[in-house]
Amino acid sequence: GHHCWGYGEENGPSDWYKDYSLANGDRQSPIDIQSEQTVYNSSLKPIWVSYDACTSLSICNNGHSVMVEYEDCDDKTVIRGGPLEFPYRLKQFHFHWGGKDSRGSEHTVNGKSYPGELHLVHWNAAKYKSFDEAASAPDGLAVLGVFLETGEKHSVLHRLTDALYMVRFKETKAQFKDFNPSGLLPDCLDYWTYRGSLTTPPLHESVTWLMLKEPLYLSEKQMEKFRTLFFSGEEEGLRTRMMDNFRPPQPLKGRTVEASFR
Ligand SMILES: CCc1cc2c(cc1OS(N)(=O)=O)CC[C@@H]1[C@@H]2CC[C@]2(C)[C@@H](O)CC[C@@H]12
Ligand SMILES: [Zn+2]
Repeated sequence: GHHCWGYGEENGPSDWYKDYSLANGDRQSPIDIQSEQTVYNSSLKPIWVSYDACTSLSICNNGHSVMVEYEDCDDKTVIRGGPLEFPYRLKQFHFHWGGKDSRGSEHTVNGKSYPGELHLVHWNAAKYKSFDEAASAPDGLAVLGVFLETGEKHSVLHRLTDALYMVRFKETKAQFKDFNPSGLLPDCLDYWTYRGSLTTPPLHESVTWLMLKEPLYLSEKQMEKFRTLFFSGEEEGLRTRMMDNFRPPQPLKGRTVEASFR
């Protein structure tokens, strides 16, 4: 529309319904995961991550988040298993974070917010011809979500946080090769899964969410580096720092959240 959606006072999550009617849909994300209400499903398979042959291309600031994009022309970088009937191809990963550690994640657990959340985005190339086509199909996307928690410095993530200075402003992009995101995953791949949506407009209800129970730990200094990014472009006068780029939890509307673990 004339004014783009964002996370500010005038264009934030509570306004998105005006331009995007799916905002009040039946399978919106994120959600609050109430662990006592989740259903253990013993037939859920483990998540199988095959990222070893991945080809990362670039890191970019798209004005809403910082994203690393992958070559997705074949099935060399996929996740399989879990509730998924097909392999899903890695397309990109990006983050959501807060202005301080008490907030920043999109999903919450028993009402608890984490300082941030990593989304590893995959698409169903077995059924759909392109990411864009898959992004509006009910079984088109699978997002592996990992909470960020402050603690020890994360050595694999350090290469990314050290590259953020290259993409401080909206629409900036830099080369970012040979980054294998499996190094960002915790040892334990226990997960919750439910059917949901994109967490930003156009809010397509096309995502099978796989939220890991175990967080990724990073240092406060690494967290602070995310907060040095800007929503705005270099040419814009008003420089608004990129933070609090998260949508709050949405109504469950009768959905069941399944757990891969007891
Ligand atoms: C799931 C990751 C993802 C994909 C997309 C968005 C946002 C996303 O992050 S999130 N937090 O996982 O939901 C917003 C822009 C969307 C894009 C999916 C593809 C499009 C819908 C394009 O067709 C046009 C706008 C695009
Ligand atoms: Zn996201």
